[in-house]
Amino acid sequence: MAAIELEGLTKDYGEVLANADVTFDVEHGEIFGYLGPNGAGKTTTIRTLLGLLSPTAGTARVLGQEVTDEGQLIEAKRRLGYLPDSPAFDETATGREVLELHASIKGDERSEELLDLFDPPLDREIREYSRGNVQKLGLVATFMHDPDLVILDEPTSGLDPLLQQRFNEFVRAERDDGLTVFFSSHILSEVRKLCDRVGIIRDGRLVTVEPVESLLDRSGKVVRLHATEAIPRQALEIDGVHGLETDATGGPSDGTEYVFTFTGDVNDLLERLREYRLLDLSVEEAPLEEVFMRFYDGEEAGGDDRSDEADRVAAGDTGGDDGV
Ligand SMILES: Nc1ncnc2c1ncn2[C@@H]1O[C@H](COP(=O)(O)OP(=O)(O)OP(=O)(O)O)[C@@H](O)[C@H]1O
Repeated sequence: MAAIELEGLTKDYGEVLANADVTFDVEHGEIFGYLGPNGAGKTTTIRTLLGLLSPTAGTARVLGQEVTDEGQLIEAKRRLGYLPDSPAFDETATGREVLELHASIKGDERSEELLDLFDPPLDREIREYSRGNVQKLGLVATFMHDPDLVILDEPTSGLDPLLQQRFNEFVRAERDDGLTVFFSSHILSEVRKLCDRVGIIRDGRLVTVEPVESLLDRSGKVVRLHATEAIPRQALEIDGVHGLETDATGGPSDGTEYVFTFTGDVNDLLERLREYRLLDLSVEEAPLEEVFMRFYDGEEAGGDDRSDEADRVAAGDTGGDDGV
């Protein structure tokens, strides 16, 4: 039994199909990132997992409990921590009073160590709290009853870099002790540092679920070529060339620079380029942003063939926007 099990989850708002047949599992003891552009359907899934929305079709189980069954949902929530995107605490209460209320509902096994770590100003009223302080208090409230699973919506927004790092270290250590973490994020460096696997959702549909490492492998390499002469377009008509940009860097002696993402066999590329005089050639790991943008734009999901664009750009129509 996985910690979270979604099967055919569908939420139809009438005009918008916010979740369409979403199926995936989050395993015990993993950190799972749920990513997608604005309006993709992330919050809809999260609110369904918390029993705040009823699915139109499909099922959602949290820690083995059906979220549409009230008794089972209560059972699941005892072992669950949830940090919403903007925690809504009573504005007139102090931080200490907020935590006392949470303790009376869920229990308190860990607030002391969490307060040492995140240190929100407990004696101030929430209305005086900054965004970052609300987030710090929210983290203490989320973890204080020592949950088995946490669902976090943009957990580090508002935290300064030091606290973000402290949060990352804390979450990784908890994962190593068996905690399951499901979080949504737009911060790709955080996703890269923290997640074991990611699920990417677009227009309500899940487009991939896979380990971060395999996403990075597929993201290919960024190739920069600097040639003394223009390279004919046929030479760069190779499987795996994406988003080719050319830049004539000045007079004839300055040559032309070519930049593209390459997901093919580097040996094939080098073979093609053997007959051209290159001033410079560099091959670097592609930034994670690039592969996410391909999913967000639908290229990966639709299996778009980029060779048309390679033709167009290599023919001299650089257009300015590579769309990748
Ligand atoms: N109560 C509602 N009634 C109608 N449409 C809704 C409702 N709630 C959400 N939607 C629509 O469902 C889609 C998915 O919204 P959702 O909030 O789940 O996306 P999201 O991925 O969390 O976005 P963001 O990153 O911007 O928070 C959007 O098109 C949104 O406008």
